[in-house]
Amino acid sequence: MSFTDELSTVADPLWDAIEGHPMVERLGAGTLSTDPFEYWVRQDYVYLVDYARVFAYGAGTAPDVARMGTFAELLDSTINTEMDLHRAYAAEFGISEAELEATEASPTTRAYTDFLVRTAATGSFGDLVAVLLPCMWGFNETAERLRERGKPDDERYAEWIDTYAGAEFTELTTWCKELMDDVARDASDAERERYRDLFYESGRYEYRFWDAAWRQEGWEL
Ligand SMILES: Cc1ncc(CN)c(N)n1
Repeated sequence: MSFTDELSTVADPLWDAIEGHPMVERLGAGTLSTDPFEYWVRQDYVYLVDYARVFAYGAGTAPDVARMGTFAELLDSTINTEMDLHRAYAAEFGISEAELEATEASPTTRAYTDFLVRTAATGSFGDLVAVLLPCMWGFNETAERLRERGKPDDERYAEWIDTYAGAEFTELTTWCKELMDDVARDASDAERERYRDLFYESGRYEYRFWDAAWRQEGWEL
């Protein structure tokens, strides 16, 4: 059994919880109101800036040139392709790129991105892959599950599903799973245990990120 097969026992309850969250349920059904979605677009943009930094760390610490190259491509595609989707959504809401970038990170966004960047900066290459994997696997799995239910009429939400269940994002998820398996193959039991813990922590933040958007979480003070 591969390491990512083993991780499925940790991952599946997370993906089930995300699929059943009211924000995700409504996005899939096309009944999500604009406010939580606009909040999600803003916060996810801020998230993606730091997510791209994790790829930069990955390019810096990758053990071989091929993987350095892939991390560099991922940095480029996050900033120039994935974030284009958010810029297009924002334009529909009348929000400029500068306003998007100036969005204050919510407590959950701040905690999640700090966790990702801290792990990337201070952990091993395997630790970095372990915290990155739920970001790709979770979105891909969620979008695939929503697509199976049938595409929503609302164009914005249909596009979200098409992007994250699409061939490009699915390939990326497969690549990241294979990378995790490669890294885990040469790891000690203690390292694999740590990868599992880091994966779970990152996955829990994935759930919280949806929940924060649903609650439109802000700072009290
Ligand atoms: C919170 C979150 N997690 C993952 C992804 C997919 N890159 C995202 N856009 N946002």
